[in-house]
Amino acid sequence: MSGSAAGDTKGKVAVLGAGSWGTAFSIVMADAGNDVCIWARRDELAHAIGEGHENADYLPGIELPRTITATTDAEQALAGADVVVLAVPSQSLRDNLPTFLPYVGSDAVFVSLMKGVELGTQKRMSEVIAEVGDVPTDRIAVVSGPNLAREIARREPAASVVACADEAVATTLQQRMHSPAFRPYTSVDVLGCEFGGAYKNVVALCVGMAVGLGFGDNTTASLITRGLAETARLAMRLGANPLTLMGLAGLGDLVATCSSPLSRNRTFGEKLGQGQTVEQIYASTRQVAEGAKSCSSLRALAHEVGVEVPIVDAVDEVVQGRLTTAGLMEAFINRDTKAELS
Ligand SMILES: NC(=O)C1=CN([C@@H]2O[C@H](COP(=O)(O)OP(=O)(O)OC[C@H]3O[C@@H](n4cnc5c(N)ncnc54)[C@H](O)[C@@H]3O)[C@@H](O)[C@H]2O)C=CC1
Ligand SMILES: O=C(CO)COP(=O)(O)O
Repeated sequence: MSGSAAGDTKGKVAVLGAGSWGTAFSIVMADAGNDVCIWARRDELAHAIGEGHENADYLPGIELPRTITATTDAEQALAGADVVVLAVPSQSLRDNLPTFLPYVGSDAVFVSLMKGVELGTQKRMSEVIAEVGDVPTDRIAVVSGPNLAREIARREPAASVVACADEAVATTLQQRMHSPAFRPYTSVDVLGCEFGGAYKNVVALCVGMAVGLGFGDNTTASLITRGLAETARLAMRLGANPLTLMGLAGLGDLVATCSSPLSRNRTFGEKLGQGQTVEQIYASTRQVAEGAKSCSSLRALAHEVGVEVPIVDAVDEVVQGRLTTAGLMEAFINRDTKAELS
């Protein structure tokens, strides 16, 4: 993977997944001086991105840089790419990888943008890439932080974290993605970043439920704070650096997602709080709310390692239809009392 030289093309990046974040992150990479090719599933979307320079399905009204091309052909998207960005829904990654892997260069670095944990295996996305692709960890990075796609696409200033077990790889990627509006920090705590990203989606679902029920800022701040405590408890048990959870990929993303009406997870929760069913919500949107699936995998993982996760437990119960949103709030208040820092 090549680094940067000011003014030069930095190299080719393949972005696999043409949804909101895949497209917004393509803008970041193009603005930073990379040639970007997006892989989309549908011809009409690839054409709209490559020829019309707009992804009206996911980011309507945003004009895309001319250096972004698009295709439905994985071989074409990946030819010559030294950075391979994965931006499909987490639960579809395992099924999608075999389409891509034959065309990935042997030195290319994978960058996961995905914020979910696989159902059934409880694996993080970097673990799925390592397992299915037989890829060493020094070729797998994750990007995670307070990065709502629409704001990034509008080039509103934001920071993020690029994490890789190999710090030199993280630093090279940092140079590849540093753009006028996007400031990446490096980290070697891949696990902490991935947990921060997946967990905040579940907390945002819970906060959305509170908003949908008509509750205000005291309730949401209480849920955000206890959500962060819960995230840190589980992630630290699994080996994360606690400071990662206090950083951009933890607290930063948690605050952005739980506060923003742009968040699909918060919106999903809000609709549940207003009385819609999970089925009605799925039928009303094409976009992914990762927390609605990851609540079950995070719950299973927490139970495997014996960590108490009341918010994840309760959100999963609501999503499975076994608890009402009002019941969730009641359960939250009526849990056994304890010390805050226990
Ligand atoms: N949208 C955002 O603001 C951010 C999203 N993320 C994460 O990025 C990942 C991708 O999310 P978005 O781009 O936002 O989702 P999206 O819902 O906007 O788009 C998902 C994309 O994946 C495609 N897709 C759906 N099912 C598929 C399947 N079975 N196989 C292959 N492709 C499929 C869709 O056609 C679409 O192009 C998620 O893990 C999300 O949590 C991370 C940071 C910000
Ligand atoms: O991850 C995100 C912001 O960092 C986007 O959150 P949603 O998937 O809830 O929209």
